[in-house]
Amino acid sequence: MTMTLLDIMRSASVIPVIAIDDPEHAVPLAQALVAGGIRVLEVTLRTEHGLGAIRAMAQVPGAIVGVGTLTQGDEFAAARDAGAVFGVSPGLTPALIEASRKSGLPLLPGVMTPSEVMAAREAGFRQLKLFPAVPAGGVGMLNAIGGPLPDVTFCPTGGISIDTAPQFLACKNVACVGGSWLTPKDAIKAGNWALITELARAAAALR
Ligand SMILES: O=C(O)C(=O)C[C@H](O)[C@H](O)COP(=O)(O)O
Repeated sequence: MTMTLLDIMRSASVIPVIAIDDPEHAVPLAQALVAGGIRVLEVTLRTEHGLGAIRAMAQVPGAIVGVGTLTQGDEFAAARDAGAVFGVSPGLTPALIEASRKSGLPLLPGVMTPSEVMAAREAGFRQLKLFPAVPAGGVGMLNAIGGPLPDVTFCPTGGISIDTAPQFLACKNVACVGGSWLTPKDAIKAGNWALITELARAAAALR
């Protein structure tokens, strides 16, 4: 059965935001996160290895792989073909709306103001990423938006840590949070997969 974007968000407490610098790291990193109970993985197109990493990680049993940092329409079909089952963008533009429809890749678009939330709703999006979450106002902002705009569900991302994630997850309109703290660059570089599994376990236990 195909998972909806909301199913995917609800099955994750934390979505790790991943940047792959070395293609060799993709599979062991995904395995380490899944072993710790973190299955929904956002692989960004921030590095040239993004698409290749999606292709490799999508084969890891238990992993639900999405593509992050979508900023251009032509990236959607390529990511879908590589095995991504959802996409995340820091924002939302007409080209991204069109590409999401055409490719069939469900999109979690980024917003940071009430007008952006309303524009995204008008375009048919009910699951949104509050980005950058902490600079945008964090938990206070999410609660304030939930008053007039209660029918949207957020994945706040940007500036969240293991210590602050619980406050976000306690918000009525938050399904999961995103963050890069599960995948520290030095641990990846050192191949310290045990540390990453430990970080994943702690994050998975938040809910
Ligand atoms: O690459 C993207 O598409 C982004 O939207 C940015 C990431 O979501 C944040 O960089 C993660 O935030 P931190 O957990 O504060 O590191």
